[in-house]
Amino acid sequence: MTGSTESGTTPAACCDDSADPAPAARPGARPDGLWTVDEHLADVLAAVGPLPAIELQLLDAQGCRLAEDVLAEGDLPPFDNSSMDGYALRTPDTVGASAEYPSVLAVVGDIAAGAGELPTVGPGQAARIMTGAPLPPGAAAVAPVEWTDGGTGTGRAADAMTAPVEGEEVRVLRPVAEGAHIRRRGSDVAAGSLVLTDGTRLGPAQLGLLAAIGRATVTVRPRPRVVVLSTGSELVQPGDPVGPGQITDSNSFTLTAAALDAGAIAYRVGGVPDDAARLRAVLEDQLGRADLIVTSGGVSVGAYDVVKEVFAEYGGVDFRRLRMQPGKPQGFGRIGPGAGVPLMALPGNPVSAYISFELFVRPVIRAMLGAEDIHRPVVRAHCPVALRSPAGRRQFLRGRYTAADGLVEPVGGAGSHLVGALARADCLITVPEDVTELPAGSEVDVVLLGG
Ligand SMILES: Nc1nc2c(c(=O)[nH]1)N[C@H]1C(S)=C(S)[C@@H](COP(=O)(O)OP(=O)(O)OC[C@H]3O[C@@H](n4cnc5c(N)ncnc54)[C@H](O)[C@@H]3O)O[C@H]1N2
Ligand code: MOO
Repeated sequence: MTGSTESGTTPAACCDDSADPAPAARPGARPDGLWTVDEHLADVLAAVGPLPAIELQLLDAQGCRLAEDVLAEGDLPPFDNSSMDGYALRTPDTVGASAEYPSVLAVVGDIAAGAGELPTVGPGQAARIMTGAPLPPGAAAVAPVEWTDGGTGTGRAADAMTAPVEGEEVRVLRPVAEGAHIRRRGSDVAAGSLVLTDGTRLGPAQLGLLAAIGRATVTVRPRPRVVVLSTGSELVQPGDPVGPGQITDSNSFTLTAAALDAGAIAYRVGGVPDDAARLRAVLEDQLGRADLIVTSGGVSVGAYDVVKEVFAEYGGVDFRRLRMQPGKPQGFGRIGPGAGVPLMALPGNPVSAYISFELFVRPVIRAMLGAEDIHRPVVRAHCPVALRSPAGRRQFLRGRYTAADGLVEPVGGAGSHLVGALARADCLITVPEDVTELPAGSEVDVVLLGG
């Protein structure tokens, strides 16, 4: 694989456009051989769209967007019921009731939540009723147990229901208004009403509502299945011994976690060595379960980069250089039979891989999900430190943003190997292509990474 010559401390010196080859002769190639960030983003987004809708069990649909309008078949609540533990009664029986002169009512039944058979409450009568239990015929209100003596015969306000007693009488200590403590049928959701619209993201409350209206399955845009693989013979897996010249594969973890964070189902495939046959075999294996394949490494100009060679065999994968730093070399296209599976080949340097993911892969995943908010939020902030940036490149420096005072500070240098600083950053500071120096205090665009 290629070795980057960056120092990590001198942003302006790390990307020398003179190293870029002559303009490519293929269709669509830019006169200077470089695409802008916006052109590349537009191209990758043009190649994907929301995945076809499928029907899923509710919990499998968490985080997905609805692909249907959902109507309620029945009412919610499905029947008039009590919002309090207490006594269902007829309100005229409580007119003028007080602690001194309570209304004394005969208790004719005990209604628990889920009760099927209900007593009829006549004049001078009440029924014990629990929260959520159906209102019995004849009753027009519920007195919470605290408004009664709870059937104890003491005449003192009770603080809880006690066990039912044969021949119980209850003393009601104040008047109860018509409809008090009753949750009316259909007052939450009316039968036939539109409860969730196409495109709504299904979080806990929406899934709960679907369950409440009796839906066991729902039609959604599924979460894309993203296969993440790292390439490079120098890679060993975390925990394995690291031999001379070897490094631990961190990209597959960063990118798999980022894919999950973006809303995908992500499968991490560990490092694949620079061996065309092995890479081919892994890709063939993964094609069947992937909606998107994301690779890292092997997209630059190194002598052992089999990635380009193998992707070239599939045809349809374009390798290009972008006017950005880090993340200059990028590949994308489709591989495999039929329409193929979208593939995004990111540079191997860990920071380049992650920033490329945030700028290009995340929006692709979000577009596949059918999300409207496909991009990270961008805010303006003042940077108290002077910045340098290579000419002709949009630079993305790692930073920490303080919303309260609208300030952003760079973290670490510009080197695309600086994973320590990356882990302390919460945003990317953008320096435009035509700017090489920004004085301290300048206002900059800041991409908020979230979490
Ligand atoms: N002569 C040139 N050399 C390089 C150029 C160039 O234009 N001309 N571009 C540089 C830039 S910019 C980048 S970015 C890298 C991209 O190179 P590759 O995509 O081919 O990546 P590799 O060579 O495979 O690796 C680069 C670097 O990253 C480390 N790496 C790779 N995979 C992982 C991983 N899974 N986890 C952690 N670290 C990884 C690898 O060991 C290298 O140090 O090319 C520059 N060179
Ligand atoms: O800086 Mo490279 O452009 O390290 O991705």
